[in-house]
Amino acid sequence: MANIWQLDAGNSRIKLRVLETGQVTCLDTFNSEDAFISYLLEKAENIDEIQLACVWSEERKKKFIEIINKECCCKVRVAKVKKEFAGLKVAYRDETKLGVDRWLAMLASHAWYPGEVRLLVSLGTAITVDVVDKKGEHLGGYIIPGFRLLHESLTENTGQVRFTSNGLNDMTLGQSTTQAVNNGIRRLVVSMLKSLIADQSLQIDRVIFAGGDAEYVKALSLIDAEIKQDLIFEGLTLAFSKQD
Ligand SMILES: Nc1ncnc2c1ncn2[C@@H]1O[C@H](COP(=O)(O)OP(=O)(O)O)[C@@H](O)[C@H]1O
Ligand SMILES: CC(C)(COP(=O)(O)O)[C@@H](O)C(=O)NCCC(=O)O
Repeated sequence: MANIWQLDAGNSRIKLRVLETGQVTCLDTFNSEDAFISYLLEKAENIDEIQLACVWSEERKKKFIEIINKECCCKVRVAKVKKEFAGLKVAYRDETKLGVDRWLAMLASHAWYPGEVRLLVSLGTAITVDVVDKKGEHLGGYIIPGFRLLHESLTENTGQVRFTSNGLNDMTLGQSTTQAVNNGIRRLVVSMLKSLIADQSLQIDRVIFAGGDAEYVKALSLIDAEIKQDLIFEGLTLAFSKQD
């Protein structure tokens, strides 16, 4: 069976999962295309297929694929959102506008937990939430800036809000700028998640976290969520087991 490289190209980092004869043999993270390409060059001859989930601009994605094609003669398959696929129906009228990372995560969750209302929370560069109902209908979601962007937006747009990030789990009223910013941002994110979980019109059965800040937010909020960092990779496997 084939040696497959699955890539989740997010706005901060590229995540890699390698499947050899269907078994996961490597998980890695790269901070840039260059770092990934250097790694690829060492291993290129052993790869049969690359499966890509990418939320970059079309131009950046095209360049990345061109480099991969130059360095590696394997097949490159790029995941694309489908309005209805494997029992999952996307809420967006124009499904091409939905992030493929969100779609793949929903696809995996639908295969794992059919018949449950799921709240999927990706805590990456952006924080995305998506709700999928028991029948596989995507009800919609939210996109807000992630922790790093929330901090940066204050630094970049104010003259006096100067602070350092701290990884504490304090959400009490701040008594310094650093506390006010850090505790406020934590409270903002946690409040949004708790309000969704408490929303009686949704009747959420299961909460799933993923992304770079997943562990942090789980510890901070004590929300009963499971962390599934392989959602997008599993989504790729499902998408390409049925899609061309
Ligand atoms: N080692 C790390 N490198 C980069 N970001 C990290 C790291 N650890 C935690 N983070 C947090 O995770 C976020 C990126 O998460 P990630 O899931 O990789 O994002 P994306 O899928 O958008 O590339 C950052 O904004 C930051 O808040
Ligand atoms: C919202 C996102 C930026 C999240 O990406 P990430 O933070 O994981 O890098 C990505 O899913 C995206 O570009 N979505 C397109 C817009 C949409 O989903 O409506």
